Amino acid sequence: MNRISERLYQAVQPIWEQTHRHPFVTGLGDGSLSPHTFSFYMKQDYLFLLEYAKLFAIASTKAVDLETSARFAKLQEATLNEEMALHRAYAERFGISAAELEGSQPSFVMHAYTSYMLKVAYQGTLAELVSAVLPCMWSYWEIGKRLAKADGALAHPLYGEWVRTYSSDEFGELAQWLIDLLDRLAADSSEADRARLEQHFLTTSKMEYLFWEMAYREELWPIR
Ligand SMILES: Cc1ncc(C[n+]2csc(CCO)c2C)c(N)n1
Repeated sequence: MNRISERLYQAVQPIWEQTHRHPFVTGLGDGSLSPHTFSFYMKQDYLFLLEYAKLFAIASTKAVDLETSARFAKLQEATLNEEMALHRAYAERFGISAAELEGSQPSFVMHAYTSYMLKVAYQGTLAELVSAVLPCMWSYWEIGKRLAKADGALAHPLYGEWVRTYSSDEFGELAQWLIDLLDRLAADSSEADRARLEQHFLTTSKMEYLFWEMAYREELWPIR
């Protein structure tokens, strides 16, 4: 099969390499990241996940077969009740309540990134939706695997859990399922359709980078 994922992976390498070198990401690995900056990230990520979960719901309605539709429905449930619970537990350690998390002021980048994905989800095909949401999963898996190799990263008292979550086999299987799904959905696509999928993938890979940058700078909006 002609795997579009291989083409997408090649296309985003320059962006993903910059992401691996970003001080927020390297700081998670070597423990040098400030806890205040991490808690800023957690608050924005909580808002991000609330929107991201909606993408799974839309994907579930766009899927044709039972297995795919059910898997997306389950993912929505798991994001809201498991992944976000992990954030709530993390936040508690920083003295941030669940209400404070949900009431955080959305940053420009969080807003722009989720709005872009939601637009693609509402207007595009299921393949377009998956191509837009995939960098979120795939790049986290790549980051998790790389950080897991750094000395002491997995055992770090504050950031170890983050590294363990995203380098886990369980998370890898989820990312791989989404990669394989996109390959199947795009198997018979025209070049014009493939180019559109690549454009979404590139755009949200850049948004992922900008999300790290926003968190690192603790920047809500670039203008007041
Ligand atoms: C900015 C940002 N990008 C990616 C992820 C990772 N992520 C988002 S949803 C999801 C799976 C849901 O169960 C995963 C792994 C994140 N947390 N925050």
